Amino acid sequence: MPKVLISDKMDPLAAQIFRNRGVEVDEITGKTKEELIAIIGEYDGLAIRSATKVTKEVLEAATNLKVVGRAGIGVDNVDIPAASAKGVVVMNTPFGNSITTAEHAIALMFALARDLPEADRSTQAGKWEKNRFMGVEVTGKTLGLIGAGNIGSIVADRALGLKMKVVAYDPFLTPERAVDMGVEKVTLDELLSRADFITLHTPLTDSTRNILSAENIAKTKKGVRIINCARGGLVDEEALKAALDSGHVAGAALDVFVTEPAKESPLFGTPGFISTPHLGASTNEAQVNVAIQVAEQMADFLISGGVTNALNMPSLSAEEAPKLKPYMALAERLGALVGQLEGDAIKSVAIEVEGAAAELNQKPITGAVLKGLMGVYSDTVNMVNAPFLARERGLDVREVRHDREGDYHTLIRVSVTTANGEKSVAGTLFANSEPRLVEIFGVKVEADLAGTMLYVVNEDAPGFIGRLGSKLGEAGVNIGTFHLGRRSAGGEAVLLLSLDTPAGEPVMWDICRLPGVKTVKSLRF
Ligand SMILES: NC(=O)C1=CN([C@@H]2O[C@H](COP(=O)(O)OP(=O)(O)OC[C@H]3O[C@@H](n4cnc5c(N)ncnc54)[C@H](O)[C@@H]3O)[C@@H](O)[C@H]2O)C=CC1
Ligand SMILES: O=C(O)C(=O)COP(=O)(O)O
Repeated sequence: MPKVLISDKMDPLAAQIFRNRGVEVDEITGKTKEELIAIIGEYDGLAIRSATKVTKEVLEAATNLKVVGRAGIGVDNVDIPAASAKGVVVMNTPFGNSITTAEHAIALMFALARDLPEADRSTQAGKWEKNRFMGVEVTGKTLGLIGAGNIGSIVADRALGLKMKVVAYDPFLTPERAVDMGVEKVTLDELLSRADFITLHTPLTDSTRNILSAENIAKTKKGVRIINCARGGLVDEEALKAALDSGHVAGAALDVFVTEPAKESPLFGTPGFISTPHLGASTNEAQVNVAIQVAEQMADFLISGGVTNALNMPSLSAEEAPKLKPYMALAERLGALVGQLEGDAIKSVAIEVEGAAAELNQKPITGAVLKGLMGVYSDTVNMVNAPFLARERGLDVREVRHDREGDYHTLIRVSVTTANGEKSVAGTLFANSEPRLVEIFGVKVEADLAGTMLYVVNEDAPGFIGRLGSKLGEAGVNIGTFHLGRRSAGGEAVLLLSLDTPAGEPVMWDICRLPGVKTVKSLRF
């Protein structure tokens, strides 16, 4: 039975779903890094929110871990490259809390417009300072949206409903999508100079870190109000403090901080500053959504291999998975074949699909080829770390999908380039389910790639097959299947034999010494 650790506070539905799906679950929240490292080895899955930091060290100790599920959106608390290298899938729930977070940004915008927290404090202190609090209307004002993805677009929709004008800076926002959203796509500088309110909705990456730097804050309109419900680190906190103190920025509301929990900050107590403790996703509705989603996704993966919302491997829906299974088996064997034959010489790989295979999701097929290929170097390769390992080796990977009708109802071709040029192997499925090699390095050979095999290239001449069979027979090695192909009569012939037991070194040497032999290689599938 797979075992999952829920290490951050989550709606009880998550644990209930795991149990209902036959997954054992422990809920242990608030652990230190050291405490987490001490127990993580027991678990196949780790369900988190933003508090648990899934660092390289934690992953190194996670010897059984297969999946990290983030009940939420941002995964900057997970070392994804380290997880990928270890073959651990990282999933999130990309939509479950977006409405809630957008609503929090709008709530903070109103709180800034009318200085609500301070007005509340003053009133409850019995001061009744009616003349002290003079706010601004949002109607007719310009909202500058930095990041126009899921949350940003909901914020835009709500802001348009409030009769605001919305300008958006997002390098990945298409002009068509901007029109659909009813926003004006602008450059960052234009946004900074035009916005009365600025709200941030990007992930924290190298391109967004400090996007509101001192320099950029200086380019904003005097009296601007800034809201950050995305991630600490998008706004330079020191620079924001200075701009609030100087009065250039009229107000700022941060839900997120560079260091969390933010127990202290130079911003605390600054007039015009409002803060909430990373509450963006904290509503009953959002927490139910993300808890259900993360538990269902993780249980699917641990029980049936279904992959949804993974950040480091292609998705594979429950409907697609059985359809793709035989294609992935074929792809993995072709990858393993070419990897064993060409190994270190490979510089790039092209994976071509045609016929029925071209109608499927190609990413899992590519992942399976790379798994087979990289399996030559490591016993712990899986679909998650194979692309990562391929990249580490500097392999260039290309995918090609052909519309054409070929000789086979379905075909996967794996071509590799080496210093000696391009070589390829191709395979099909018999009866829609049985992987079969149909071509190896330009020679047509039909073979089932399974178990222990022997690959021999020799000069096509009478008597060779007999001599090879005798050598194996003398060594007590039984031939299971025998597949032969040749480039041309009297030219080069290719033999692929499945063996009941591996041929030992002495017999391999004997075969190498047979007249006309060019290549001999033992293969394992
Ligand atoms: N405060 C909270 O509790 C919550 C915070 N979040 C944060 O909100 C962020 C956004 O979430 P979603 O909208 O769902 O993500 P998303 O992926 O749908 O949208 C992010 C947008 O940022 C844009 N972007 C990327 N780099 C950019 C750059 N350099 N400049 C401008 N735009 C850039 C992307 O093109 C994309 O459109 C998350 O990454 C997460 O960190 C999410 C949920 C709750
Ligand atoms: O989903 C996100 O990205 C969030 O920031 C929400 O964080 P939380 O789950 O509330 O710790």
